[in-house]
Amino acid sequence: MSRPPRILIVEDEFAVAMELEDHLGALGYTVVDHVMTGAAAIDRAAGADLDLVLMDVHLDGPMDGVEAARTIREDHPLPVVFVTAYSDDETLQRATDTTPFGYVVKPFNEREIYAAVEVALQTHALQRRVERARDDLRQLLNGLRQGTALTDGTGRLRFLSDPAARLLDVASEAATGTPWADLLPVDDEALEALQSRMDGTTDADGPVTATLAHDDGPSYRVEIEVRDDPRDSERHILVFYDVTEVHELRRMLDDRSRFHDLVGKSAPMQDAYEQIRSVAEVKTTVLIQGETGSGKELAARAIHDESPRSEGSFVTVNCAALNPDLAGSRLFGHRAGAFTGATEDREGYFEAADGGTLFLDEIGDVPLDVQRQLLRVLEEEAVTRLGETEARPVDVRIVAATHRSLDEEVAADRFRQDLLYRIRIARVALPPLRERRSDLPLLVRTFLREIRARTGADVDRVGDEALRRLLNYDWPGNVRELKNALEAALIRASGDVLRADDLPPEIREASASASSAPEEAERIRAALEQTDGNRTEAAELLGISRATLYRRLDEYNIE
Ligand SMILES: Nc1ncnc2c1ncn2[C@@H]1O[C@H](COP(=O)(O)OP(=O)(O)OP(=O)(O)O)[C@@H](O)[C@H]1O
Repeated sequence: MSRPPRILIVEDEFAVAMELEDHLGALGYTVVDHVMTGAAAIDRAAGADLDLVLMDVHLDGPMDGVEAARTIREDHPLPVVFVTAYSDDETLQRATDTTPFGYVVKPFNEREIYAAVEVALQTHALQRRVERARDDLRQLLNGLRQGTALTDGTGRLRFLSDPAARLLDVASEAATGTPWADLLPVDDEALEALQSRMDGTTDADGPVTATLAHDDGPSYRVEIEVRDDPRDSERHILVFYDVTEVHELRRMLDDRSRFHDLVGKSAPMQDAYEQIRSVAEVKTTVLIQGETGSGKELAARAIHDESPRSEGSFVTVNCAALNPDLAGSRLFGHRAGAFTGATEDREGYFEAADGGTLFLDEIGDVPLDVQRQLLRVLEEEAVTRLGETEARPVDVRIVAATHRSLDEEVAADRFRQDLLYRIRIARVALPPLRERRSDLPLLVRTFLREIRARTGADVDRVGDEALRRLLNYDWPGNVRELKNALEAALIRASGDVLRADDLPPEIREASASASSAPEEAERIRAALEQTDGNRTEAAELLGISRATLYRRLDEYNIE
């Protein structure tokens, strides 16, 4: 059997306290103590294992019973029953404001005391059960990955789970009572879609996809589901699914957005991928042309990796860094004693790449006499080490690259025409970054993720103004320059967002030069990429009106 309920009596008249104690004892309750002042009652409530307080409304001393009950209730979930003879209206009102569990009016009889104490104990037990259930529910909702918000019939928030508060970047408590639409930093389209689901003015009932864009914090990609509260269709439950990561991965996995290690989904890059695919199949020598930093080495690797010889080795030679006197020996190898310093036999890069691919970077910088030997090796598919007479057959696929115009080099007698024809059988042209600015948001996201993983930096996105500057700049050093600029900017940045002020000065100060139509079209594509196709946000990012954006989309035939 459970123990009898334990009661504290707070009564400054000793005789009344005794009378109460007798009644309570006769009814089977345990009177734990009897105190005479509010202060003593507060003390006692803190220490004892109590189930109920019977409190005289009028107590002698600085604190009356109403005040003492209010203080006790603030700190302890204890039911308080007031004992009163006569109370003026004001005292009665104050007592009622403390939401007491009952009154016993003097002079009392046992049945009344019994009824008041039992009702208070049962009500309290019931309240505790409800609170516990609500607590369990809250815990459950807080433990879920998705966020939950509950609105009342007027569209104000009644509840916000912790995950929802994190996504909305607000404190749950502070958000309660706020109209739901004021809390969601989403665009008008998303707001309208949510509102129409709540009003039932649309047949659509799938989740609304939106970006929660916070000025000073990370943005989240979310799917928001609107459900009617089953108890009252005027109230709604909003369920937030954070799909930021999935969204990013989907974007990354978009098979058109990268090719091997090359990143970019613009039309010029799609052309380049196609060229790489078609030359990879055959053993033909390929010349990759592109400005410095435009990804020529990555393209050479992609050709190798796509080719049937991908299992073989990929050897890179930076011809510009070859010592002119040693270039022949490095490329073709030498025999011990072939020249001063050649102390032992050594294979050259051609032999090292046997069965694989030899990437001759900056081929325009190969000295003329070595060019002659190179041509012979390419024609005969065999190398003769310096100091030897016997040629060794090699099965090497040559990929060459240059940022120079080899035609100009030929005209200036610095490059052999026959070698040019030999290496230019197939070509891959890599576009400069300024001609494919639509790839900037994707490249920026990719590099930020890489840098963050490597350095643990906090920055996870680029602010609008910073992106505008990146889109304005001409990028003479192409993707390499972009990568370096972001590295440098991240050192300066603080917080999650990279700002225009963090960028190197030449980029920060770049203004949109009078640009050609294709360049402008690329900037618009970049803005749409960044905003996931949201035209209102894209126009804002570009600093133009929506109407102008629509006109340009039409003009440039952008979907
Ligand atoms: N399309 C791209 N996607 C991802 N990274 C790129 C891309 N293009 C270039 N990079 C990066 O930029 C840097 C320079 O690339 P790479 O060395 O391939 O350029 P390059 O054209 O060979 O330069 P150079 O002419 O100066 O030798 C590298 O860090 C590379 O990873």
